[in-house]
Amino acid sequence: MKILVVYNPAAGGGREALLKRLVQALERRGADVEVYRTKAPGDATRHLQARAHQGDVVVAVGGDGTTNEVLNGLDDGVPLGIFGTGTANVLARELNLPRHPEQAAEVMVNGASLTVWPGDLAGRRFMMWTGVGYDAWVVQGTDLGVKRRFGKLAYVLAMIRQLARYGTTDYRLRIDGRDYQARSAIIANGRHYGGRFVLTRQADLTQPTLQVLLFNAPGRLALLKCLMALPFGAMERVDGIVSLPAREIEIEASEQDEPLQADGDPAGILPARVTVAERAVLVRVARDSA
Ligand SMILES: Nc1ncnc2c1ncn2[C@@H]1O[C@H](COP(=O)(O)OP(=O)(O)OP(=O)(O)O)[C@@H](O)[C@H]1O
Repeated sequence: MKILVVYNPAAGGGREALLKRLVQALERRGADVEVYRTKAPGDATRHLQARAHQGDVVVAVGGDGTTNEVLNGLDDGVPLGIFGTGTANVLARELNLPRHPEQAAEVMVNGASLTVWPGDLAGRRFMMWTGVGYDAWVVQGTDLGVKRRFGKLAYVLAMIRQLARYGTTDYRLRIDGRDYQARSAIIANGRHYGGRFVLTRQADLTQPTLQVLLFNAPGRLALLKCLMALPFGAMERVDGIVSLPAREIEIEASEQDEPLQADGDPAGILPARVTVAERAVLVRVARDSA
């Protein structure tokens, strides 16, 4: 079995020792392993697209951003393995993937392939979410130096800083042909968000649908209340939040240059169209979770 490991040395501040243990564990299981170290943002996608052969499994070693870049370069039908060495690794949690290199290698070599439907944001696929407004500002405003040194604390600081901006932009969303307004929106493909928290119980990676959360909380205090409900998995029940399933979403903003985020990284500016991707991908998971 040929396994191509795509390793992001910048994710989670670098995890060389874990990478080495994963490669050894894969080789012990008879895999022929090649490691590609990414050199810059976007490199994982470019490298994969330029290769004639990607092997039997491509493994993303990094965080959600790395997995997103690998997903966008992956050939049809090649299963994706995920080993979370990033800051939050939300997708790895969603799929209940092992954190230990030995168990992770077992999943990649002898696990099952789960069919997952990614989302599509203007021709680029995403696994977990895309978002506008507060959600995108937090991603845009996260200090990469602080993230490298202090991990998730960088997100918390950005969340506090961006609160003041909430309500300054209105978003118009056309969701499966119906018009909505919001002050912020998250389009979820998976259930988790910001680590171990459950954002929505309605999302399901294995179904070709998305779940849209519209935030119409009237002010910053109301937004704060929504955020405080997140660790309890109760955000959808807070006043001012509308949660609805969708397959096609068009988004516009009242202001210019409004950013989007996708899988926790900046992903261009509005307007944008979001759909379910045309093709599913296979993701390696433990036999009992498939
Ligand atoms: N060699 C590199 N140097 C600097 N940045 C890189 C390199 N290779 C990839 N990147 C970028 O690193 C960014 C962060 O990666 P990733 O999201 O995987 O890790 P993380 O932010 O630590 O984790 P998480 O998203 O799970 O919180 C990605 O946007 C990716 O484009």
